[in-house]
Amino acid sequence: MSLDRPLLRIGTRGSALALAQAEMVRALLMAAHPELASPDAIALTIIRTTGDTVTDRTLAAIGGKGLFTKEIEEALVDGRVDLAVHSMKDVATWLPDGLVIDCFLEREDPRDAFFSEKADGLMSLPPGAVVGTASLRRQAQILRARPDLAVVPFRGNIDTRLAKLAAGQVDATLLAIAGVKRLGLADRVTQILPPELMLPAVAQGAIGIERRAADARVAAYLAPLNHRPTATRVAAERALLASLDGSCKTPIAALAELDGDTLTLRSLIVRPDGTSAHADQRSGPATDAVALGRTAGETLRARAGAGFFDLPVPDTSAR
Ligand SMILES: NCc1[nH]cc(CCC(=O)O)c1CC(=O)O
Repeated sequence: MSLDRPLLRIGTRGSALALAQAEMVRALLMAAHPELASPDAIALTIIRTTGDTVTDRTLAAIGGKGLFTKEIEEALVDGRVDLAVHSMKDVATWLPDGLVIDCFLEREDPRDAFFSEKADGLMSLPPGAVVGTASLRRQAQILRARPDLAVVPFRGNIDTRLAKLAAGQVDATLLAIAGVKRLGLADRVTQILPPELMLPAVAQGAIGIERRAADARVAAYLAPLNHRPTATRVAAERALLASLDGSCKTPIAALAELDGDTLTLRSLIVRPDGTSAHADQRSGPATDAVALGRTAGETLRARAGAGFFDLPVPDTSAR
């Protein structure tokens, strides 16, 4: 049977990683719902975002958060697509009115990975080596551990960055292991960085599905896909982000982990040059995920003091 038009339209960026993630969601929806199992029931609509278009400037120079999601969210609000698949790391702190994300796929490994042909790990790079990254969070933590290294701007999709590394433009780079795995490139990883050395970005490795809040039909399709432990961990980390956002232009890192019903949240704010940092770790019941994140944010803010946040910071949008 062939359908006149698709039952669901998924909005996605056109990068290899975004398409792989959208295909994952399509496959899960087809498996969960017999009426979606025909090949033309779910359409992918590729949407170009500002973050994809502008590659020659830092993300902050273009104008802040949500650069990889804005145009897709506009398509959702306008009804041109029914759901949007996002790397939660790229989703702005506050969603536009009328949209929600309440469906999360099981989280991939949230850690960052180190890539280099010059050393077998970040700590063994030769003095003065050049590390490419556009992420202030990574820059700050690299310089905290290795103040002798040089960090230079480095943009592009995962494959572009690995090609630039292979061509010798930099001595090393860092990428989220989740994206690398989803592209089948895990064998290229030199070292997985432990969270003690490199705390990940908020929600790194988690995929969230955004929809119109009032769309009960789409909500029903998505309900069986939600992975609750991931939702809990992302809720804690994003509550921390919400509690610090606005005041905090410095890089933020966080990782929530579940042990049974106990949620432990590690969080960190660091000056971009790595010279000062404030860390927090706290645990509580998983049911209090949002409160845990908010309290962690308030604690970090109080510990850092006003001066910490007043410093001008070039770029926080690449997490
Ligand atoms: N900022 C781009 C981005 N958004 C999500 C991922 C990785 C996949 C994920 O976190 O789920 C990446 C690439 C990277 O930081 O290496």
